[in-house]
Amino acid sequence: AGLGPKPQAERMFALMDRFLSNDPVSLQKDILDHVEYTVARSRFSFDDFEAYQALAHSVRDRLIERWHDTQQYFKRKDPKRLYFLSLEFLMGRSLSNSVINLGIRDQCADALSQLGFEYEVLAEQEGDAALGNGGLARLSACQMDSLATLDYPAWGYGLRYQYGLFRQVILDGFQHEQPDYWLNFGNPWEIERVHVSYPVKFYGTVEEETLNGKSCKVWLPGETVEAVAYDNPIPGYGTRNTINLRLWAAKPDGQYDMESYNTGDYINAVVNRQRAETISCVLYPDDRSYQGKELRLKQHYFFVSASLQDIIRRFKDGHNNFDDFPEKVALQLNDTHPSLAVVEVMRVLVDEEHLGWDQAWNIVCRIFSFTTHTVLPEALEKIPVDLLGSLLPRHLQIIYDINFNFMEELKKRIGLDFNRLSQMSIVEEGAVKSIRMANLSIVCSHTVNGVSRMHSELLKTRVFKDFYELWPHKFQYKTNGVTQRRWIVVSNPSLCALISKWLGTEAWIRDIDLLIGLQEFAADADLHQEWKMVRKVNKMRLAEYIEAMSGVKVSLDAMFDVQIKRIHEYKRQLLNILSIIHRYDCIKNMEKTQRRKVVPRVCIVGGKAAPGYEVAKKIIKLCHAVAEKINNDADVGDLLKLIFVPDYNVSVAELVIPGADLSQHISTAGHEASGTGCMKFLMNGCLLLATADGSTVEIIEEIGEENMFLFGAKVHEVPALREKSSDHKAPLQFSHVVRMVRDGHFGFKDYFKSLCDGVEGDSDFYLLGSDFASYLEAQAAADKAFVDQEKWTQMSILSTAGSGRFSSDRTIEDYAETTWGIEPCKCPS
Ligand SMILES: [N-]=[N+]=N[C@]1([C@H](N)O)O[C@H](CO)[C@@H](O)[C@H](O)[C@H]1O
Repeated sequence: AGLGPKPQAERMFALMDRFLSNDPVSLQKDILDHVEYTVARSRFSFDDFEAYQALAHSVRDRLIERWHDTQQYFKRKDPKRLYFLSLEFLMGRSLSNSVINLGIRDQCADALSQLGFEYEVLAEQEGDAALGNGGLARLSACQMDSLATLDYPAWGYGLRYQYGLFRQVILDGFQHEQPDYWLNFGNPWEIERVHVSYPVKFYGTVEEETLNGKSCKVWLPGETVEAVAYDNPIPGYGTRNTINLRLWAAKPDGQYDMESYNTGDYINAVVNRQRAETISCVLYPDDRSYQGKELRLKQHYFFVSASLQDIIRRFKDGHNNFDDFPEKVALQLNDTHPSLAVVEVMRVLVDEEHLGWDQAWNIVCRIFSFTTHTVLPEALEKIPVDLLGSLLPRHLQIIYDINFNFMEELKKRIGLDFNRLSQMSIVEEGAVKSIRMANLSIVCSHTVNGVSRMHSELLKTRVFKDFYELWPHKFQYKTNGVTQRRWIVVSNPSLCALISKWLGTEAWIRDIDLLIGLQEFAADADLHQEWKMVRKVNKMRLAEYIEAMSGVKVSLDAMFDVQIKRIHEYKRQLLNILSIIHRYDCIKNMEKTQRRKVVPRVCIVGGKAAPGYEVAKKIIKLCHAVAEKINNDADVGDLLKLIFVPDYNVSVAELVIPGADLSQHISTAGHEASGTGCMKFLMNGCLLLATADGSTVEIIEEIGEENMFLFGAKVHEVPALREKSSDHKAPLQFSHVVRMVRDGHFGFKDYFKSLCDGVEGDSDFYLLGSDFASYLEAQAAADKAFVDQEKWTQMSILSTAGSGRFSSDRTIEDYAETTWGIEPCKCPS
């Protein structure tokens, strides 16, 4: 297509001044214009929310300019592009991240204050885009920010759920789920692309046909749904590059069934059509995996099919030889949720583009890379063949063909070792014949990686041992990272300013390794003074939030001890609560005099439990029951408080993390693939109390265990401890606190019985009993360290100084260089 601007383009450019200006007066004008013409409120009377909407649209206009220029530049340069396929993106709020990455936060604040509005107040008006469950989903969002900031030609593809992750409402200490209709008041950060839509097929049959003498398969679908694109511009920091997150929404396809209309069966016809929209209606709220739900499988294929149609259309708009496809396209599978993409590319290349099988297979194996986020074999996704066969009949055929060829190749390599052959097969025989999506992804991908070094070792030695022995070259690791733009600059502006002051530059925001420069000031008294002041300000903000949310007044002199993440047995929130009961019991049994030496603690716990996860829900209730007891016990007073922060999400994390003194990452070793919350706390100078699991192993290497509080069994010790857990006697303190719960000290005796049963004797699968003693020692070490605030502040500064490795910028550069083979493509500013 002619790349030159069409003739009327010159006139267009003449008409509009090149770019929107970012001075406060121009911003004011744009904001008032949007109040009048977009929000349609009189510019003389509008409230905070309407002002937020007008501001959001004004910022969006500036994103769109940069988005257009970036996409035009990519089109002109035609670089190799990365397509990041993920069913979940936990974006949170967009306003502050956008104005900071555009470098116009202060101008916006000035423009608003002259209109009588306060920036911070308007920023609070925005709801979270919670299109994901936990770490995997937030990682996708952090990686999009780094891809944009590092000028990589990349696109994110996902689903535009109408309902995001459920709202957690706590009633009498119990979690209740409320639908998150986040689009209620529209979404200024997305652009509906009515002209970008694709038909997605389901069900039906596969016919054999002959084309130019060659037989080929034709899929005759039983149902077709329309996928419509919604674009979300993702601005880079300190660059003009603004990349795209394209989310698909399901709409009824255009075909009207006139027949039913004539028969007056009108309502049914419309209702049937609406059924199509259910596909992208709701996010599945489970951080584990889903077996065998048809709607879930429909979601997987819907976003894969729409994304690949869009990607292939863009490739063909400039290329006509699919052998060039691997030079121009890298496809990243974010866990197995998008893995049907490998089958869909085979189907399109063979059935629609009429390439030979081997040619198509060669292309597939050169374009896909697969990241797994799971350690537990039982959490690996499997799709029942019956379900797949009825929903996607042609895809099942192709999977059988892929597996047949793989088994043939394997037999040549390992002979007729039926045990290994059946272990490695993509098709799992057995009661419910299923497709192993992880095996399919490994067979079809050129690279397979875990999300921390420890995780990858477990993949090589346990989870995918057979595949590693077959294809050691495929296995890499890419330790996760988080973006310092959102997790310092946006959420902790006072720390951001302090770091820039002492480093004498803001360059660390794009080049985080510069943070190491703080090491030389780690013992500097002036920095200590300012550092403590920044932390105090953030603690006050958190304390105000806690009081507003729970009515509990907490002391700023106490250590704010935080554990915020999804509720899981392997993350051991129960271990934390049992240690809080131990601390409470110790204080109660102390002489008054002794109590003076107690280091006061405010224990803050937050996280959602998957709706069907009963044990996790009981842990939330126990937390509230224990809090009820402790927080109202005058003997204890300010020495100990337990707070559960409800509806934990990205915005709550942005408030809690800067105010935390200590954060807990206490999973049973070998269970947390990486963990990314620990990285955010580290960047904000919060000290870590942790087991050596996932990414904490690499954090220890970066900052030294002397700046952390470590405890617990090491990963290689766990299997043996589990073996003899039946005759392993848990420490007295542990049995005592479990007994207190079992005896109803916090009420709900029968309701908590199973929780107690689950941590005693050989039922203690996650080793809470055997880790309890060293856990209490680590807690005592934290208390002791906290008393010496200069020591603590030095450890805090060294934590931030050593956090550079855990930026998602490093993660993305790793992927770009050693997996995707993409180069930066910087749009001229
Ligand atoms: N799904 N999944 N996996 C996780 C998280 N739960 O989302 O992915 C995260 C992102 O890779 C990991 O940090 C975390 O350890 C792992 O459990």
